[in-house]
Amino acid sequence: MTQLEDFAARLKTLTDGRASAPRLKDGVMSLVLDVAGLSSDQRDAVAAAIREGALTVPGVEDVRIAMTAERRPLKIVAVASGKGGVGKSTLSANLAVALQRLGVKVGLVDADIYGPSQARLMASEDRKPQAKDKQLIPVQSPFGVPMLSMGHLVEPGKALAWRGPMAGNALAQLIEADWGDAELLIVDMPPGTGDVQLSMVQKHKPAGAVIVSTPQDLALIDAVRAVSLFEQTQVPMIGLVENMAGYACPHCGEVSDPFGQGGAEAAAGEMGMPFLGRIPLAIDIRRRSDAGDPPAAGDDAHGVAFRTIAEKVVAWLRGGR
Ligand SMILES: Nc1ncnc2c1ncn2[C@@H]1O[C@H](COP(=O)(O)OP(=O)(O)OP(=O)(O)O)[C@@H](O)[C@H]1O
Repeated sequence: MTQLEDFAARLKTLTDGRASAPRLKDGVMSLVLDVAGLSSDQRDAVAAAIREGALTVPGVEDVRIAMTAERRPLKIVAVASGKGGVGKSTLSANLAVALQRLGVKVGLVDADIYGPSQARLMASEDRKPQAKDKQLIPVQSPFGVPMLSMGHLVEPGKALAWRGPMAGNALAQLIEADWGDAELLIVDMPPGTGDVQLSMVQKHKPAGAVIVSTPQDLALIDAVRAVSLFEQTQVPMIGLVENMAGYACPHCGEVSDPFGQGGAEAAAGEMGMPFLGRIPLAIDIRRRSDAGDPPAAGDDAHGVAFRTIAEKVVAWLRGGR
């Protein structure tokens, strides 16, 4: 066996079968490395190991590694609402955590440029994203969900003066970050249905959208507006979530319904979209969200409510879309 053949055999173990047979010409060893699903650190480590090994083969003066990735495209699920304050960020964070617990490789983007809250919700306020080759590397949250938020990049309130294009560029940087082996991105959209939302949807083409609404009629009218933004841009609807549905008594757990029950479910039916579930208005949800302890990380009634919604999202995504 020549030393080149010996190295080719070692390459298999070194790269877990990801490298093509090496070729040696004029002192240059060249090979193709499949890096699909590897994080940038893993990629660099494998390439460094190949280089080190290759340079021990007599006659090799230089090594060229062409990296290819037959990547599964990263699917985006946009979480949107027609207006602010209905719990879109709370749902996005908990949906991401619940999906991660269901085994989905999921990342979270806080696209709410003007009022980012995900860093607090996901207990990652103290982390700063790094950049490599002008691409951002997401921060890790304590819940196994990599994430990026404007809250990680600028001081609170700084982005407020940004105009549309600047906000749109910042958002694109978050979405086009190095998400490693993530297969799904939950994007917590900015509230409302303006230009930033429209250009995000046109540029990044979400696989589907989840609309959040509260039970009040007014909020539902806003939800209809959010639905039409996605319809205009041919983004399919995954479904509607009713948040703050009924009030869960912190003492006895009984749920009362000051705004009546079933309004959002009926509205979803009228709009021809699935109803994904309801999350009660509960002090515990607000308290834990503020404390960076998303209920979806646990298995109590609220955790189960978020998991049920996440299961429906997974079923929708696996339905071939
Ligand atoms: N089901 C719930 N029970 C109790 N409090 C909730 C619930 N959902 C959200 N909240 C609280 O309501 C407030 C608004 O929620 P959140 O920030 O998620 O809304 P939003 O729609 O993302 O708002 P914005 O668009 O303005 O960022 C927060 O204080 C949050 O903790």
